Amino acid sequence: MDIAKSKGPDELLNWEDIQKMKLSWNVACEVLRLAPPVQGAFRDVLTDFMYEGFYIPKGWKIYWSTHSTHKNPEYFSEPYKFDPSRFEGRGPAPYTFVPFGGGPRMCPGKEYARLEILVFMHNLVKRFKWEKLIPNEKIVVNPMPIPEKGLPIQLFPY
Ligand code: HEM
Repeated sequence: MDIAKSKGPDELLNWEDIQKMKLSWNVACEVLRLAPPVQGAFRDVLTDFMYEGFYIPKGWKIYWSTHSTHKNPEYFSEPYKFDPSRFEGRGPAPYTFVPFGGGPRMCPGKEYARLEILVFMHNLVKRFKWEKLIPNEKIVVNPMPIPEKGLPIQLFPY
């Protein structure tokens, strides 16, 4: 809200504002942790290797899971609790928070997605209060998690 208050009615966000929106991004990251849009992805195994006592041979197709990594209590205490403060300071250990994947095939749209999410959050919070019309709307995975009825809300302009 500090940034929203510092702006005139039609004044747009600039790059410095976006860099300051750390709390908003921590909130967005916690949402991406709890409900990652991409559930995981496949990889071809290029060389034989051992993992947790299992032999994984070259040529296998394996799947890395965003969802199960994000819910692992070894990396995220009380993994089902919504807690944006997890992302303060140094944040989660490398390769434990992977909504955009990791390594050389990591999502190239990550920074663009961050920009879009923050601009959307800013404009929504600044201009409206809202109420969900279906309080406990079911989430369906198809293949991305989305509210079953499209999240109808009522907007109340300030
Ligand atoms: C919240 C939004 C987004 C999420 C959660 C997301 C997530 C992901 C994930 C998990 C991957 C697979 C990474 C891997 O295999 O290691 C991926 C790949 C990719 N994403 Fe995104 N993405 C998002 C937005 C975008 C946007 C906005 C664009 C383009 C403007 C984009 C373009 C791509 C492309 C081209 C790939 C394939 C990269 C490759 O295989 O080398 N994504 N994304």
